[in-house]
Amino acid sequence: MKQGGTMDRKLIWKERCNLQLPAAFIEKYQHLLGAEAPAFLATFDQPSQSGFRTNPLKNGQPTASIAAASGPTTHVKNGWFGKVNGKSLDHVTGWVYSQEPSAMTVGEVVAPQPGERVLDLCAAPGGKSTHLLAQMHDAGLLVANEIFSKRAKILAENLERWGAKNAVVTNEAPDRLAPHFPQFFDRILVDAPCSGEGMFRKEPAGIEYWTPTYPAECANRQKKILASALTMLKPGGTLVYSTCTFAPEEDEQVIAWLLKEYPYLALVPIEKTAGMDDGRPAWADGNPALTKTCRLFPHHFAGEGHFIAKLVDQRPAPAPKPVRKNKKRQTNGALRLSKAEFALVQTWFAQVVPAFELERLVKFGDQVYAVPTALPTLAGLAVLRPGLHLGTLKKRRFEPALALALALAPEQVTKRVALTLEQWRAYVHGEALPFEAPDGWALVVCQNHSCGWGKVANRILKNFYPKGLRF
Ligand SMILES: C[S@@+](CC[C@H](N)C(=O)[O-])C[C@H]1O[C@@H](n2cnc3c(N)ncnc32)[C@H](O)[C@@H]1O
Repeated sequence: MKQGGTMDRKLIWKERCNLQLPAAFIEKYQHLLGAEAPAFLATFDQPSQSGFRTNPLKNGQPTASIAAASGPTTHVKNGWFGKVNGKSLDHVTGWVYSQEPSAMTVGEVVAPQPGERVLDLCAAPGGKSTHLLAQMHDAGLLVANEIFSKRAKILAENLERWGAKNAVVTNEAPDRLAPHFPQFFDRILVDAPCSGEGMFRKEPAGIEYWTPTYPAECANRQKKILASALTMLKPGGTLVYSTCTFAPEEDEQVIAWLLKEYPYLALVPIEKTAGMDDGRPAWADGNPALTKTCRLFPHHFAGEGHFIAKLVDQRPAPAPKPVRKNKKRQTNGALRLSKAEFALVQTWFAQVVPAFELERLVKFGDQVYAVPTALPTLAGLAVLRPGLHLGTLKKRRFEPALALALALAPEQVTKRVALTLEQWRAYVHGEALPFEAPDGWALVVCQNHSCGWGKVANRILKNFYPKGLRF
């Protein structure tokens, strides 16, 4: 399909606005919503909402994206209505993350604090993970897990762009992850795989999977995921469950089940802003506490369909355990660097990023990472990212990673080269650029955005932007 032509835009509009909803779906919501049903069903003929969040972990505001936005969201601090260009400087350097306005509400409800241990159990592609990390000021530990390896890779890339330092990406089924983190996390988000009814406008392909029994099948899977999640929650901890479906089987009914199966859990009221609905007890077992959950309906709220519940584990929190100095734990199943390897890394940092604290370094093959303090051993788990990727050990030299560049503010780096937007486009395309600068490694910067690494030699900036990401 051609990009941007009038014909093509009309086509997309038609596809979006003439969604063929299954008759059983329409009947179900006519029955559940009664007088509200026409307004609800009419939203499927309206365009979906787009939004993005800005990244408070970066060293400035993404002014170009904000200038193109249609306005700020009132329910999320760094949220905006509008679309982000996936090839823009703001997006490629992680100064913004595309996320529709309802999905942003989930991170606000989780509200993690700096220093906490947080698990995002169904995390790809990373919308909620990036939001959680921003709220934590990237301090503490975020474990972002995804069951499918391709999606886990995208999650790792998105966290890398976001500039994450204290985020770990694992690629496990929840029941395989659980034994590694018994009663470990202060907060857990289960943004569950669901029937996706709330996303039909945005992703109409999802309609094809829908059958009248599909929500109940999804609910069975959601209950299994929640059972694993709860073994990882600290007594006193907080669990947030969210879906992007309207189906009561996957929303209120799953929460009613949780409250019966785990009597030590209690619902926490979600603070609602204009357009947010209470959960509907009558769609489950009638428990009035279910009004504390939150429903986002597109006929009331400027966003796609979502459901959110926040629960607290009411058992007394255990006394904090003293941190034990245990060398084995610190290495997290990876190898420690030899003295010679550490010296290589140290020499490079002393020259280029002198204030960087070189602590808890490990290597996976020839790749060097700085792992978060609070991380227990990851031995036996599929790990895509055990922490901040610092770079690669080469023969007698160290080569810095893109992730490191994206986690640094320009002023932290001794040598920088400032590119124009046009030069940046050539850089991300993989070109070497003529450049008047002292020889050696330099952080590539454009409009104060850290973009990657280059090495100047004989007035040429050699390009170290990863080949697989060039465009
Ligand atoms: C709603 S999406 C998560 C979106 C993500 N939290 C975000 O904000 O970008 C649900 C995720 O659950 C994953 N998933 C599918 N089946 C699963 C299962 N049985 N256990 C755990 N996760 C599963 C999907 O691959 C998907 O990435």
